[in-house]
Amino acid sequence: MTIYFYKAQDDYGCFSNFSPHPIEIGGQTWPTVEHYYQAHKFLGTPDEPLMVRIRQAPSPEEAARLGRDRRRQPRPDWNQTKPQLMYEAVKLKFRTHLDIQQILLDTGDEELIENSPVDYFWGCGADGSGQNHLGRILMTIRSELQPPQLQHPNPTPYSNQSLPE
Ligand SMILES: Nc1c(N[C@@H]2O[C@H](COP(=O)(O)O)[C@@H](O)[C@H]2O)[nH]c(=O)[nH]c1=O
Repeated sequence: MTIYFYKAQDDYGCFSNFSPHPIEIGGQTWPTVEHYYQAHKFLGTPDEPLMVRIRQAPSPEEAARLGRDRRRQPRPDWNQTKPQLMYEAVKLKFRTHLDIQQILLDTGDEELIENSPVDYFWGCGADGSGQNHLGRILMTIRSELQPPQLQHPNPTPYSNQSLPE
């Protein structure tokens, strides 16, 4: 059955970028993936000093508010950059925190959907037609975390193998 998530305090809230699972990158700790994502909108722009304020924001809501401030321009390549940046950050989150890694693995091959009523890129949007990139990233990471299959799917039966003379 499809698994929907959105708010960090609700079911499967650990899949939300607002969940309190810090990541460490380049010697710096980011309190949530959301802090990291919002700050990197301004990397290499005149507003780059804002990155520190976003990293130190007391909550992911505040980090998002600062990052979404329309008076500031995200980097010009942001739309091309953001999927890979999000993938790397979410992957690090689930490699760092083994308790939620297990929750992700325990979802098996169920579809994961960020049930955002407003976001048609990262989520499914109000009518379900959104691209659900966050859910897709989580499913990709889940498959990459699977232990490798030890057995070939169609092994040659032992009795049919030619034995040395
Ligand atoms: N979970 C969640 C949200 N969703 C998150 O918002 C981010 C997209 O931000 P932007 O690119 O600035 O529109 C992305 O991390 C997406 O998963 N937004 C919220 O206001 N509250 C929330 O609880």
